[in-house]
Amino acid sequence: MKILSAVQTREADAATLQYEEIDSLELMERAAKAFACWFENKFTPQEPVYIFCGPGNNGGDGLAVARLLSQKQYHVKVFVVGDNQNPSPDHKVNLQRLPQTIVPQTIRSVAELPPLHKNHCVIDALFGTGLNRPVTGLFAEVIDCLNYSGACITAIDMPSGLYTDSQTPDEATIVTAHYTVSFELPKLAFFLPQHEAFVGEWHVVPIGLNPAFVNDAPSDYCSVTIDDVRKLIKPRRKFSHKGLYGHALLLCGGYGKMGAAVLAARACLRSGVGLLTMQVPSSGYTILQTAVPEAMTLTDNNRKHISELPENMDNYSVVGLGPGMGKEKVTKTAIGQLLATCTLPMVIDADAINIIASSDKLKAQLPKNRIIFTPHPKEFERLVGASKNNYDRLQDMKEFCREYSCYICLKGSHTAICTPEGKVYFNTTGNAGMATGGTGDVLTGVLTALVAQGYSLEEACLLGVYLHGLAGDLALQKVGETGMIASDLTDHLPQAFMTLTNN
Ligand SMILES: NC(=O)C1=CN([C@@H]2O[C@H](COP(=O)(O)OP(=O)(O)OC[C@H]3O[C@@H](n4cnc5c(N)ncnc54)[C@H](O)[C@@H]3O)[C@@H](O)[C@H]2O)[C@@H](O)CC1
Ligand SMILES: Nc1ncnc2c1ncn2[C@@H]1O[C@H](COP(=O)(O)OP(=O)(O)O)[C@@H](O)[C@H]1O
Ligand SMILES: [K+]
Repeated sequence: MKILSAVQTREADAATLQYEEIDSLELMERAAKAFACWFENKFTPQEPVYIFCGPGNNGGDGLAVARLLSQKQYHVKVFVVGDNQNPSPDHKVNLQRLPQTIVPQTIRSVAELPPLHKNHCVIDALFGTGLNRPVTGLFAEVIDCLNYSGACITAIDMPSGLYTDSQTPDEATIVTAHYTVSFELPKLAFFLPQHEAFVGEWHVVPIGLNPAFVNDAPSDYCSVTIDDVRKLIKPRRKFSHKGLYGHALLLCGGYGKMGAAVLAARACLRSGVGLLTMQVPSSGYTILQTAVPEAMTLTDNNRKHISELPENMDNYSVVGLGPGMGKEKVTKTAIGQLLATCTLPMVIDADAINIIASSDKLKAQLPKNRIIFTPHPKEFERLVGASKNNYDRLQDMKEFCREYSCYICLKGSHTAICTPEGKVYFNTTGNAGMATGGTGDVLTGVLTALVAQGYSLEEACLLGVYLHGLAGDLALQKVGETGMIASDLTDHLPQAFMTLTNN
């Protein structure tokens, strides 16, 4: 699903009006209906609903929602904040359309606010995508009161005060919504970790924006939906054999961290790879052979650390490396040799990232169009450098991927996948139960298996990250968040694949 900027959203509105030959009021009515429909499914008409409206079309939406909800027996109170001398035309019309039972109250100072407490249901319709400066003054005071009240806040389109697609200035006041119901497409701000407290749980409701316009609108940002990844799945052929599904090589594990190799290996096998060979330090031999009998195990001459590459690298279709590897000098030398000589695609994680990040010489050796990096934010910072904020981090990621012609999966709540062309896809599966040691090792195994099976690097990133999060979501239903461990993800990978293939 494409992510458009605030400016593009306005253009999409205009294109829709023109194409469908409707006026803006009708589009606002659609938006209000879509919101009200979501709201009715979420909240019953028992508690009064307090709707706070701003001067623009977001406020107009709030007024139209007030009318629609009152028709559904909700007890609605409307507050128009500010002097409202310059309301948008559609705001004005919807103010006039309020039924007589709703008398809007103008709020010119916080002293005029109604008492609010935590059982109240608040709809935030102060500002949406039209916000063009930080919220200060009366609006900021009102927002502070709403936030402080503890009432359950649902924001229309955007939590008021939050910029849609750029860094919100520090001095701004922002609504801390429990829910944000956005129109047609998610906003870039929803995917960034620092906005969790403002956006809350977000949902997107369709309002029928012109699909051709949305399709053609240039944007570097997308969110990944189940339909996007479903169509990537390659069915297995009846007369197939293991030789058709690739031979993966995993260079993982170190003394005291052999578990990382086990986690990556099991996940790789559960993701459909034809054959798997592990190269581990010799002290890991028995561990691997016992814990993962399906994998072949080669031992490094070094007892504790990976220090060399296996012979006949041509036997393999992909190399996955990093989990549990450590940062020993011998390992760095082996990675240097790998980058200099190996012609295979590579999935590079954990300490392998740290090793490469620490050496300009290794960075200069990175082969083009053959690497997926899977850093968490700290590893990302080591590899790419520190960024001023999370918007700049997206730009820095795009530049790095362009410069090195590589893919990055920047791991997090919404893992961001960046391509060498500078396109960024945000994943939509996964949960906080996955914030536990070893889940990244599982991802390395999944991605390595998919590349082995002939998925392009881009397909592997999109599909693998989605499946990994989906396995986490399926595990959540069985074990909950707190008790989840990395192996639970691997246990649920088969079900995750089945969810995508419907069998
Ligand atoms: N395609 C869509 O997404 C649609 C969006 N609609 C709604 O329209 C909204 C956008 O409406 P508008 O463009 O009128 O913008 P907003 O209603 O978000 O705000 C614009 C108004 O607020 C003022 N303003 C901006 N920043 C301010 C600040 N910091 N302090 C005080 N005043 C400030 C502006 O001068 C203007 O009067 C969307 O968020 C959505 O709710 C729907 O009505 C129709 C379809
Ligand atoms: N709050 C969260 N919501 C969704 N996914 C998460 C969350 N926290 C972590 N994850 C996922 O879990 C994995 C953690 O990887 P990583 O930090 O490398 O862990 P480790 O190195 O211990 O294996 C990543 O794929 C990340 O996207
Ligand atoms: K809002």
